[in-house]
Amino acid sequence: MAKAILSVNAGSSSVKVTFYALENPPRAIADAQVSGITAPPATFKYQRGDFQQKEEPQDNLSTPQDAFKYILKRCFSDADLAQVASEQDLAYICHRVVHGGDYHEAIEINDETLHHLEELEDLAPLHNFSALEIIRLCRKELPSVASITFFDSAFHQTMPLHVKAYPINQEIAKANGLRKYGFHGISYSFILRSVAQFLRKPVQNTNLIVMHIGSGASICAIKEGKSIDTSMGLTPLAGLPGATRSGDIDPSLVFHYTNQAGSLSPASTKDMHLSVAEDILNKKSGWKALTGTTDFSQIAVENPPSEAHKLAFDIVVDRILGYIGNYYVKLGGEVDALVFAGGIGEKSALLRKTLAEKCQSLGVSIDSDANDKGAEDNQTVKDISKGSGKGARTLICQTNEQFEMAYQIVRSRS
Ligand SMILES: Nc1ncnc2c1ncn2[C@@H]1O[C@H](COP(=O)(O)OP(=O)(O)O)[C@@H](O)[C@H]1O
Ligand SMILES: CC(=O)OP(=O)(O)O
Ligand SMILES: [Mg+2]
Repeated sequence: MAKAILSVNAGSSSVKVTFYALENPPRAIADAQVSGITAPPATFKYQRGDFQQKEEPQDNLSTPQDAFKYILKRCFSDADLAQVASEQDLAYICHRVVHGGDYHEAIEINDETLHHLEELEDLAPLHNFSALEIIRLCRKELPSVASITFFDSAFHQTMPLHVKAYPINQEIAKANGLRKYGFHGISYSFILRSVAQFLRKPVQNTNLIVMHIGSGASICAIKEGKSIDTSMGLTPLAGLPGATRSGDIDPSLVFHYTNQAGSLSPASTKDMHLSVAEDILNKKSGWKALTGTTDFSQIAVENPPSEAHKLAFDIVVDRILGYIGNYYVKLGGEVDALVFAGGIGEKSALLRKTLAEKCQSLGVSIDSDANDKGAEDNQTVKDISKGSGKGARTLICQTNEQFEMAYQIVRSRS
């Protein structure tokens, strides 16, 4: 009997997978990722128990499909990964799909659902393309394994209509699906459950402001266990700046940036229709455009190497702060915890310290030793608040989107 789940998190520049033994809760048995697909050379990282490997593959891995095929080849041929040696050992493949349109829950891929997802691709050309390429590949190469897709947008279905709706012509909005969807929901779902457990509160009584700050960054207001607002919108471009994304700008800026804005970008393909404006705001903006680096650890430093680095840091802090204030008010000041997650939220003590200092008026105060140390490798939630007084706790939560998908599968079977 097949015993493993393969969880796939495909991004525009990386493909990350984890294999889990089909147990309750799922147990990770191996992790593999290819990063740098769009900025060669690509790197391959592999971890199985204590064994770790990192190398630059000889193969030319320039698409998510190439990367995924390479990962499978490497994992299936690892003699010490006996649980997953072939297709027969896999029970399910979970795929993170960023934009799920009106889908409210995970779905199994068949001809009809795949077709529907392909129609959504136009709404999210940058974000769904890699995942769909891998789903198509799995159907071809691993046809006996069920592919289940999990949507980043599904968590935010609970946002009220006046939060979801944009103030534009509603007939056009409805016909074209133009509304706020919100993303990073697989991560928010993991964080909500983990933090509620940590606080010993039922999920449905838990109120949080959660920041998922990575190379894509968003923030979410959770009231009584439900998303009531989030910073990303129709696409993941809205809201906070990211490594290469502008985040919110005046929409008119597009028309003044270049007169080519509306035409097809050279990066556009037969399957991925991308305009010059989308390409610039998604891939040529953010802190990369300000400083030249996508690596936020070079920006979040006590003595920034240039004025541009300082500006990038200050902009990120300012935009996050704006949402914290907004969501604190929307939650009526009833906030159980302010939660830092995502690669940057989990690792940058300076970002946490700076934000906490600016949130003192909300009663936020952090312990500098606990903050500097950060979370241990196997510590899902760490409290970095000062004292044990009343008011919002400040927590770090090491989020895990691959685990969340495998967990949902196991839970739905039990
Ligand atoms: N110590 C650190 N301080 C600040 N940023 C960091 C640190 N370590 C990693 N990062 C940043 O985390 C980001 C990646 O976060 P992650 O959530 O993995 O992103 P994504 O899933 O969107 O690719 C990168 O911008 C990286 O530079
Ligand atoms: C939705 C999104 O921006 O995802 P990521 O942070 O993985 O790029
Ligand atoms: Mg991510």
